[in-house]
Amino acid sequence: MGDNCCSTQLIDGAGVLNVEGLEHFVKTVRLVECGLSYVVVSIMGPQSSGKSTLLNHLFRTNFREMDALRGRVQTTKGIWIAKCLDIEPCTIVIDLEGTDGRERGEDDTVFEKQSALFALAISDVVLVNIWCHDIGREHASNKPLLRTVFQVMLRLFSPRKTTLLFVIRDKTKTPLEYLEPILREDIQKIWDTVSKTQAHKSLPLHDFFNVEVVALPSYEEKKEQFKEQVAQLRQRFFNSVAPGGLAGDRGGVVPASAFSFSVQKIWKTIRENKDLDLPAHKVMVATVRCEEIANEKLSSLTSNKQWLELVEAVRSGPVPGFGKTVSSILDSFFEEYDREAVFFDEGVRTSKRHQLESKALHLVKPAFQAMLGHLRSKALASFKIDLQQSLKKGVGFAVYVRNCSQSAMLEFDQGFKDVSIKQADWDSHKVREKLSRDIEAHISSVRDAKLSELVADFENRLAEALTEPMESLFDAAEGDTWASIRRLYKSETKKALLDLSASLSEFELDQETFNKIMGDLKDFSRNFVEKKAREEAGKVLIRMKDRFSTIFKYDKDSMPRVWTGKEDVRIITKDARAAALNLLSVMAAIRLDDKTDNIEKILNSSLLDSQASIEKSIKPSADPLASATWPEITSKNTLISPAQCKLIWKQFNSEIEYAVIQAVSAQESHRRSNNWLPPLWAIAAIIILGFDEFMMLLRNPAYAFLIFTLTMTVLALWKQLDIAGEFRHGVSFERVANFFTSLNSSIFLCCCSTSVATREF
Ligand SMILES: Nc1nc2c(ncn2[C@@H]2O[C@H](COP(=O)(O)OP(=O)(O)OP(=O)(O)O)[C@@H](O)[C@H]2O)c(=O)[nH]1
Repeated sequence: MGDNCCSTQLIDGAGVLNVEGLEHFVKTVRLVECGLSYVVVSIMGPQSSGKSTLLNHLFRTNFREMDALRGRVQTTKGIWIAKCLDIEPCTIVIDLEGTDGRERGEDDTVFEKQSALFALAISDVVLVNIWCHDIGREHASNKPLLRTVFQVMLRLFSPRKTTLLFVIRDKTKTPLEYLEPILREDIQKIWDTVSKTQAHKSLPLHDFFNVEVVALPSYEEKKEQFKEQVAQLRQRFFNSVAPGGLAGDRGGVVPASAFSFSVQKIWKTIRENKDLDLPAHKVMVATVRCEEIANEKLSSLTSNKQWLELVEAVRSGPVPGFGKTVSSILDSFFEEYDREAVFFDEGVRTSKRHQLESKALHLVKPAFQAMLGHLRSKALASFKIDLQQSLKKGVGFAVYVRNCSQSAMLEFDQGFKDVSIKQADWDSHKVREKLSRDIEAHISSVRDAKLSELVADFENRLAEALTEPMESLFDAAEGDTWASIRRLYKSETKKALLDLSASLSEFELDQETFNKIMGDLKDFSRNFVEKKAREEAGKVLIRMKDRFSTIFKYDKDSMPRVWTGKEDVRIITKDARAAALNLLSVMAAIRLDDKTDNIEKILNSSLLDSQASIEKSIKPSADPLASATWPEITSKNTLISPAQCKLIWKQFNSEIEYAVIQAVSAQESHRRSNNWLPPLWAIAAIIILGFDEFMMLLRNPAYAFLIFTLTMTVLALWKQLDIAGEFRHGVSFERVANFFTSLNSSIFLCCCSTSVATREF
């Protein structure tokens, strides 16, 4: 009988729980698979009252029974556990050491109480074995036992409702109908006499127990009847958890998967003599077990092959259908948890599920974020390519940017749908914002590059438009030079600004940026003009010398001057110097602001008029050029300071001096070369010595007429041909040819006139 019941000693005589044996028992009888569908039945009663015999017959277990021949000695030590055979639902039987045993003695009642409490805490049905002849007796052996049961029951804080099935052994001829009221009266009396706390005082017995009574004939004397009635009693254990069944009223059942843990904890608490709060214990068991299940599921997820492959794939790039795959993996683990934790306290189960979900999602999150990262990079790359291609199409920067941004964000959003995990409420707003910022940064860098390119182009065009006209204006620097430069600067700047404004429209810039770019171009234009003026001011000495040379060496018709002595070198020099000084005054300051100044006057009065004063020996007043700035001209607008002007003027004068000296010498030498008459003393000698020859000519009219005619002819030729003038300009082949042509015609005319004169004479 009962080899498969897996009878195991659960707690030994010393009160030590056999954890290994219990684990083995639970595993062998596959208790975990039962969920809540199992019943625990225990038996109490005096020692050697046939408890093991009853259990073995009732449940087909194989607990050790006393050998009848050895007498009534204790056979069951400690607490034993076994599984009933062929009873559904799964029924676990606990056989307790008999009470009131001689072996333990009076002092050892502690173990009795502890085992009684243990049986009440874990059992749905408690069989109480009593001898029939003890019913109604004042000193019956079952009374201390019942007192113990009730006392320990009151120690249970919010106990579960337990069925107490009194099994009357060795029933007599007295029918059960008579015995049962007496027994119930005995039970009530004991219940009433048990000292209770204030909280339990008014509670009736049936709040704690369902009391059932059954009577069996003596096993030793009426074995067959005993077996027959035990078989009938066995029937009551089928479907015992169904409503109306023996354990139909039970509450606070611990799921079978936590049975082992629960038993260990209960026994530990009892041994430590602490209060046993069963609802709290149930919650504690649920907490521990649900946590164990959740941890087990999490650990399985961590090492799940499909998940690990997915993580690896995500590391190398985007994985299509990521969200669905992860959701399905998580679902499978969460479902497993639900299946295993279904019988535990709902509050605990739900809370632990949330914890499991949270941990699982925490595990999954890095992969999810990596996927978002891939999505972001992909959308950004697409945006960059799209924008680059769009910009090649032509004008319309802002429109292209808008379209490309929208399409990139749409791509990201669609990608996010594929990545999102059903069990998580994660949104993408942070990564989306980052993408948006990245796109903005790229737009900004492309726009800046484009704008720089555009502005540089306008600056180059403006510089080109200003350079040559300015150089030409400074070349011919006159009183109205700055007025012309101002006109040029304003017109070119206005034109450039208009064109730039039209070109900027495609960027749809905000007003501030637009104003800044326009302002920058305006500043560039002004700075360029100022820079150019400064550059040209550096060449002022050369220009002054050129200006001086132009006036000094060329006449009004731009013909080179020949210094014959008739020219007034002083006036020409003065004019040329005045013109050079005028150029210096033009180049001395930047005059873009349309303001008048006295630079020309100061320079003239200081440099030209002071020269005249020195020449006229007038003592000059304080030097207005001994300064670093011009009156009413800012240092920014000063190109050549007064002191610099003075120095330049000095250098200029020293450099033109040579040209003036050369001109004066040229006049001197010209004068000398044109003076062909002999000296006065020679003329006087000629007159005195040639007086006789002169008188002879006067006395002879023919000679006188001949000499007169020849003299007239030579004079006529001299005048006609302007021989003196011709030689003044130098000698050339062309001139010599012209000269002889003129000479021929003159000689012919002279011959004609001479012959006419001779004929008339
Ligand atoms: N009179 C009588 N004796 C019985 C009955 N059932 C069993 N016995 C005998 O009682 C003795 C003790 O039986 P067990 O079944 O070992 O009793 P127990 O209560 O399990 O004993 P412990 O576990 O030691 O407390 C045996 O010799 C049985 O034959 C019964 O119904 N009536």
